[in-house]
Amino acid sequence: MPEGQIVRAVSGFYYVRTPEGEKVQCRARGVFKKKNVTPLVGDLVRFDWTGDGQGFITEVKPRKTQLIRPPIANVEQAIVVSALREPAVQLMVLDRVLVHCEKAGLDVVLCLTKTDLVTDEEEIVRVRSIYETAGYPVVATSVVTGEGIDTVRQYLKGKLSVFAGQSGVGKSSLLNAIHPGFQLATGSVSSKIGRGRHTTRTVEILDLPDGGQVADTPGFSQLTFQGMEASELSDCFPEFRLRSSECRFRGCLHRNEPDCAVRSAVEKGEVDAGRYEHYLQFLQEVEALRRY
Ligand SMILES: Nc1nc2c(ncn2[C@@H]2O[C@H](COP(=O)(O)OP(=O)(O)OP(=O)(O)O)[C@@H](O)[C@H]2O)c(=O)[nH]1
Ligand SMILES: [Zn+2]
Repeated sequence: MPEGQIVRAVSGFYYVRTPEGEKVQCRARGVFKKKNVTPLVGDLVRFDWTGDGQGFITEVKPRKTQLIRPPIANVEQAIVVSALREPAVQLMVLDRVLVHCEKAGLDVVLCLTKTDLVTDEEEIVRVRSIYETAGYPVVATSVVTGEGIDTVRQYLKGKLSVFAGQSGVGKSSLLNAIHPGFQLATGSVSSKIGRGRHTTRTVEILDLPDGGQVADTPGFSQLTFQGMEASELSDCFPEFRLRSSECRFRGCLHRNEPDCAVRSAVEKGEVDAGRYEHYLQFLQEVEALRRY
């Protein structure tokens, strides 16, 4: 039975691309509704031809990952985008996005954009070092000077990625610089609407010329910790995860437990104190959500 990947979904139709590059317009059999499975963009599926470029999806392969908002299956990597200027870096927001990427099980590459607007090189060094120390690859980019664009291109090869980050940080601009063929609208939200950008957003997977794919919609449109456990949260900080087996207590939340390896690393300056502060705030949020 033929197989393929759902690259786009619009009102009950799934566009499935076969390894040979054919695009098949499919519907899903009712059997999925019974099984409570909704096919998602990114899903690898089997289908039956019904002729004339059309078919029926008969099976959805197990997913590697699943994002909820936007709904995409099998994303492997998040390119987390944070501007250095306009808007200024907000480390707490950035850490929040990173936690969500970790929870979804994605590889992360951090892009610090708009370096052309920064005169103080030290700031780039400072932010870069916080996140490299945490264990993330960091790329400084500018679509004006072209800095870092090719490095991001290399990271995108051979994977399905989403771009994540606040509005205006330069996600669409970066994608256009990576592959000018995308021609994504950039600029303020109002000017995007003004230019008649399609208002009903559909998720679509775009192919990169060098291999690799990106979803044309920003990942993680909601950043609450609803449904998260405290222990899960601490595991979403890779530098804590690495050290937690050295804590005296299993399940240590690295708050006031004695002999906590994470706290001791913060004191020694091996774990960034700012990230740790954000963790404590997120932990309070998680606990408050659990209480109600
Ligand atoms: N100077 C400078 N401006 C940039 C750079 N990248 C993006 N911009 C500008 O920043 C603004 C926002 O860029 P977008 O690419 O639309 O940002 P976005 O993250 O896609 O925004 P949303 O679609 O709202 O999520 C635009 O006016 C861009 O021209 C850069 O590297 N340097
Ligand atoms: Zn601990």
